Amino acid sequence: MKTLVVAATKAELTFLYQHFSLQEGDFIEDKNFDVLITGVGMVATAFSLGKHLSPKYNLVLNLGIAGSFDRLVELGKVVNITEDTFAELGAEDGENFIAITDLGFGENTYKSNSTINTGLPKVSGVTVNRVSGNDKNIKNLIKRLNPTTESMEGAAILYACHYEKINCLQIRSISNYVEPRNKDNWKIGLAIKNLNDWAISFLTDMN
Ligand SMILES: O=C(O)c1cccc(C(=O)CC[C@H]2O[C@@H](n3cnc4c(=O)[nH]cnc43)[C@H](O)[C@@H]2O)c1
Repeated sequence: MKTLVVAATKAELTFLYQHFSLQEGDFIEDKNFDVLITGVGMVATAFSLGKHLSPKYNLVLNLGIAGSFDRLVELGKVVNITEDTFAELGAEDGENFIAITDLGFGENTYKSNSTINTGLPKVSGVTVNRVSGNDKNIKNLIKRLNPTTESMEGAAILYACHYEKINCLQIRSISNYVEPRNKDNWKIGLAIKNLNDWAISFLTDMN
């Protein structure tokens, strides 16, 4: 049995590639774990997992950066997102939003089923197609779902693992606050470094 490490971009795993001397490519099979680079967003992630997820894996480790709605979470902090919601799945009804659950078309929230103790704070997140950058939309999201994090892939990975009955961890490092877009405020380098430090130590200890 093996672990599948899943990330949207190779840049988010820069130091992991270096540390384990991984080959180039978007799907790398190594001795103790495989690495899958899916591309950004839910569709790319679902397509890529559809091609590579299989029962030979007993753990999917989703690694990435994320935005935080909570200003008390410092930039660069690594968190364990144990619950994630497809925030846009539903229907607009004037100023209101009807979630897919209320429309009767299934679930929008998926949980991490892993019992592994990561030593990281557990938070809940939302997954979106469009990075939130509008004050009104951000307030509505907080009021409706009270998430800590926002990403563009998380819930899709938990979804696939739920239906394939494979344990899943979603570990992300906070690169920015969810706010009207200002890339100058993002701490991508710090977030990637902290994320990779955690992942290298986790994958080393696991084997
Ligand atoms: O600009 C760069 O140097 C750079 C390097 C590595 C990765 C990126 C990305 O933009 C990765 C996109 C990735 O980030 C997640 N993310 C981060 N913050 C947010 C957010 O506030 N809302 C939604 N998603 C966020 C997302 O999962 C993307 O896959 C850039």
